[in-house]
Amino acid sequence: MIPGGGFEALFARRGGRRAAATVPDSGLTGSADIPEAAPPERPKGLRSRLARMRTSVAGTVSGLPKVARLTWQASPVLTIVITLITLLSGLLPTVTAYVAKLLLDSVVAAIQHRGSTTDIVWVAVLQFGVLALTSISGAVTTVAQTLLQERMTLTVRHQVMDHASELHLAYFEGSESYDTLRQAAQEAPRRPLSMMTSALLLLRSAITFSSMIALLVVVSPVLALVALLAPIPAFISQSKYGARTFWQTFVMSPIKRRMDYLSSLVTTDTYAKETKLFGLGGYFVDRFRKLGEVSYERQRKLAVKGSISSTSWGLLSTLTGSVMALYIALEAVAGRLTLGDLALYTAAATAVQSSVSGLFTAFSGMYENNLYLDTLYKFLATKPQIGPPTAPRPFPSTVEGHIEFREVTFTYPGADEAALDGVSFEIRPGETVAVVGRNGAGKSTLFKLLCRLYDPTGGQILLDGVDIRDYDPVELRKRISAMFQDYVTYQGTAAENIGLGDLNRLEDREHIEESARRAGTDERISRLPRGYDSPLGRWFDKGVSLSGGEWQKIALARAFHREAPLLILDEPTSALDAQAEHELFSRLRELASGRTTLYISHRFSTVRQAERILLLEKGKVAEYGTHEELMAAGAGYAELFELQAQAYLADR
Ligand SMILES: Nc1ncnc2c1ncn2[C@@H]1O[C@H](COP(=O)(O)OP(=O)(O)OP(=O)(O)O)[C@@H](O)[C@H]1O
Repeated sequence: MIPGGGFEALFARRGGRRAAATVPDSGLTGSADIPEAAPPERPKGLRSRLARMRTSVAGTVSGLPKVARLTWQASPVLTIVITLITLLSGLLPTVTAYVAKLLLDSVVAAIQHRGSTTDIVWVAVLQFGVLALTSISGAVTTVAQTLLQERMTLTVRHQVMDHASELHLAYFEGSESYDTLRQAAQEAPRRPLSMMTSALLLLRSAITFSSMIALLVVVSPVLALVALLAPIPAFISQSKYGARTFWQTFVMSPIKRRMDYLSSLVTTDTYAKETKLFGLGGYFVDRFRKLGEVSYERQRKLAVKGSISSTSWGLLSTLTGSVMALYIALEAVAGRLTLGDLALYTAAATAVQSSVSGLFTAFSGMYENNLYLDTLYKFLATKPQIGPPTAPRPFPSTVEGHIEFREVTFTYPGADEAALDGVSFEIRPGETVAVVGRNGAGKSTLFKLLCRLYDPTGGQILLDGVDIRDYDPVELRKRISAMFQDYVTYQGTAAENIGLGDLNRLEDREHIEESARRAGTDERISRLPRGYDSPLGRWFDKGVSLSGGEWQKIALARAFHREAPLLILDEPTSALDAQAEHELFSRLRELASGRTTLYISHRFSTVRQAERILLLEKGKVAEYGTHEELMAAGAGYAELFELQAQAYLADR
């Protein structure tokens, strides 16, 4: 039993610990020394212990109905089978012990000529039946659990993926939700069954325990009392160290995460180049070793202390048991108890002790699983913040592409400063606008708001005169072709990488090839071993590794594959060579024809080709106009333009 104050309290404690200096401030340079983990001091009186136990039992048990529902959803048949088998296997140890007593009594009766050998045969047959049932129920439980595990993992993973695909972007970008999401995706799928297994173990142990005690009461109430009291010392010690181990797992988890991170820095291909170049391998390995040693030392101390304590208390239980066995043996000699009773007590003492231990293991298992499940339910209960309005406005058959930002202000959740501050500008249908500005000026944020990945904290964004929040965001996004700075490199074929830009045309090879031509990557793809059907990326056998620029062209082709009235490109040529960039921008007029196009670029040679240029400075619109207008104004844009031009011309 965990003598704690419920899992919220544990989380609160954990949070408190993390803030303290128990964890190195930095995973890469901080101290690797972790102060001893010990649960906070709490009143030790019986009443407060009981109160704490009640809270933790209530917290743990409250998680059960949800898990039962989940198990039922995964497979009603398997749920019924596993519950019935558990009930049966809870009773079997008691029946086995009773049959052993019957057998012994019938043997003694036959020796003393009070019974017949036929009775012995019948009891032996009965014993065979019980033992056979025990092994069959064990086998059925194993199969049912394996199948249920598969089904439940699928059910939970499906729910997590389904929910994650609906959630707003801010959820993925927040550091707090990151942990929840990671746990929900990685840990939670196997937790419901663990919880259910623990609950069933609890039920089975409780049945064995109470039926054994009931049986002993019938034979001898004193025996029942002794069997009940004997395991208590071992139980107390187990609960004390069980709680400590559990507590330590939580305190150590940030350290374990750091160790995982250090290990990944050395073993992951993406980091390998830099780790080798800077000669960091030895340093990371050494830090990993130091953290590992501290972590091991803590675990070792706890394991040894826990083992010494539980063994000593356990010996006390064994001693009590042995004294009682002696007493019973003497009672049997005196003829007040039968030999069968003696056998029954011996079996009962073992069964009661192991069922008490089973109760403990089951409860602490449930307690721990409940913490993880709590995270899962918290994740599943998160409501998407960006969704369709109650009555979404239908899109007209043609979207003109008139965009207007009206006093748009936006601050990222948890940020102090606004990323966009009172931004107002207008883009005429079909116009091409380049967005420029220093790093962090708010350019990408502007695009994210236009795609409704975030909603403005103030002001309005209008598309053809309608606030984009009046539309269903899914429908809005169908009208936007976009490529972000951190585009995805899908581990799929070249055709799939492009086709994913428009699911309706996933297999439209003609259009895919046309999009590749527009992005200037068709020639490269045709040179691949299997052309458009060549797998890209290293996850595949015989997958082709592309260069950064080649990947960017594929991502561009994906954006072009969607024939949408709005085209948004965030630094579309950052990885392209000068010629490829020039070719793309000379085609952009044609590509952008009939669409409203916005692109971000830091290269002014490409920026000047836009019809109008929007200069952002610290989240505000600093300048907006044609290249000629902004150059004539001689302000921020002109300065940046001159700066770049001079850099190119300086050495001529
Ligand atoms: N997910 C986020 N959460 C919190 N703040 C963010 C987030 N993304 C960006 N910011 C902050 O918002 C500001 C604007 O970022 P944004 O990415 O829009 O700049 P940018 O103009 O596109 O810069 P760059 O040219 O470097 O790509 C920056 O100060 C950045 O730190």
